[in-house]
Amino acid sequence: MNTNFINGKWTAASGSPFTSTDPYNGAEIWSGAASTPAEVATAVEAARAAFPGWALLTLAERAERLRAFEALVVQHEAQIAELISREVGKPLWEAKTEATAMHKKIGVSIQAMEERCGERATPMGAGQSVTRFKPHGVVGVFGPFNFPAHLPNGHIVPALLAGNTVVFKPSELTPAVGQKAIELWEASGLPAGVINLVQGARETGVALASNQGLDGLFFTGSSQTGKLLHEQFGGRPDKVLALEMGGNNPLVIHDFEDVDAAVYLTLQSAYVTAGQRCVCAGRLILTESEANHRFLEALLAALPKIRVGHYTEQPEPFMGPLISAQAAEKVLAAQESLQKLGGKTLYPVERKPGSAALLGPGLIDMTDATERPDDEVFGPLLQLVWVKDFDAAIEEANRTAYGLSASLVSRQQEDYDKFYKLSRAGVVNWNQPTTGAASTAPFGGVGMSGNHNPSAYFAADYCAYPVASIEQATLQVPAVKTPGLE
Ligand SMILES: NC(=O)C1=CN([C@@H]2O[C@H](COP(=O)(O)OP(=O)(O)OC[C@H]3O[C@@H](n4cnc5c(N)ncnc54)[C@H](O)[C@@H]3O)[C@@H](O)[C@H]2O)C=CC1
Ligand SMILES: O=C(O)CCC(=O)N[C@@H](CCC(=O)O)C(=O)O
Repeated sequence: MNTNFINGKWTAASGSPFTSTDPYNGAEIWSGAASTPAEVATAVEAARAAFPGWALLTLAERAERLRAFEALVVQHEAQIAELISREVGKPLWEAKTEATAMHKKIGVSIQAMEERCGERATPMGAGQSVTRFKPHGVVGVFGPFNFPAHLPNGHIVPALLAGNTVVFKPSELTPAVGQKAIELWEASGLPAGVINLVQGARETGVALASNQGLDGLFFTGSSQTGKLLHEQFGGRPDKVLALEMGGNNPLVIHDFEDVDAAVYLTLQSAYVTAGQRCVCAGRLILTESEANHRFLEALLAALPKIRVGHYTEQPEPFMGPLISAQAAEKVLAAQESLQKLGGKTLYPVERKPGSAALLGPGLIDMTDATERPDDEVFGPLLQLVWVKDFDAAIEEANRTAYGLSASLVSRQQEDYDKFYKLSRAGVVNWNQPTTGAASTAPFGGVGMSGNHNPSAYFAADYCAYPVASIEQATLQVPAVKTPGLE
């Protein structure tokens, strides 16, 4: 099977063979081979050759070509959603929202590019000072497995719009969704070399990230990999690096009227996508109150009712399997090590019948544990901490090296004002889940969650750089000359 897309042509990759499978039942979804370092280099060269032609187009001309892609995504929305469900395991209702986000990204990115990177001119002497934005050149895009369509697309669309050319490497766990996206780009009629696809795992990633022909790298994935890339890009001020990484996100429940609403928000924060979102709440912080003890009872009553299963089941599940049986094993191992630290299991994460990758939701009380490790557990395990008051809740929320999302449940505006100001995170919400960020806002984190280059609406900022020009159509001697030059 031809799985490299380089310079507008599908060619065979000659690295190690690999496959992707339905995480629930192991059915094969995609089979191909990893791109070799030489093939990665050819892809970067193709992107370089295509760059001048693409960069010379106007923003409106590039936008028109992206609109053709948008129309194709709309046309294939149901097919894309089903492929996401098959390859990632997420329920169809959720995969549909991802496919929708993919085509909505076009309009939002055009608006963001116009607004954040629009041309500005001010008179200056006989001429004018003008600010415009230019593309970096050739950029690499790495995607994560959990949003294999929407999140790489969140780098690719603004990058192309700004005039960059792209080499994309999807997660090795989701090559089929990556390939589908590229097939649609091909069908949209993009010029050859403007977007290129290479497939593979770490080795292909290393080859792409270390290719000296790249002007930038836009990465969404784990903090471990992001940190490696940051080290690799150290001492390279000539290259732009945007890192969207993991989180260990706090949800603080302080004060509410409707206990069911507080429970619903918690389920959406901690367990959506089986806990495999960078913005999922990993920590539930409860201030001491009678209401919060009632909330906990209601939460514990809700957990057994969460439906888990294969995406084809009816009624639809809320949670599908994790991405693999190994990923499920890691969550169970994390639960066991938290128990060894003194965590009290209130509701255990357990394997469910039907699939080794299928887990139910879990809740563990870490209040009296000897240690609370600051690790991202990428699965449906929520860690509870009781604190004495609201100030202690904020302190506990900030007890992390990550800084992606944080959410507060409270009726009081002044609580939120304080929480907002003191929370160290790139997404801070009030009476809303930690998940479900808007494409019309910046999306990124601080600390180990990001390198101050947020994506979504602000992706425009890392896709182009501002250029200052002082311009005058005709050359003339100034009306007032500099002393000494009369
Ligand atoms: N902040 C954000 O916007 C988001 C962050 N994430 C984070 O992503 C993680 C889950 O995604 P994964 O796919 O497991 O992440 P990952 O870090 O394992 O992989 C991400 C990408 O990097 C590549 N890669 C891995 N090692 C590499 C290396 N040494 N050099 C170059 N490339 C390499 C992978 O093949 C993949 O394409 C979680 O930690 C999650 O929190 C996920 C979605 C959104
Ligand atoms: O990039 C955007 O357009 C908005 C960000 C977004 O969609 N975030 C999602 C998923 C990210 C993740 O956690 O993997 C969210 O906030 O739920």
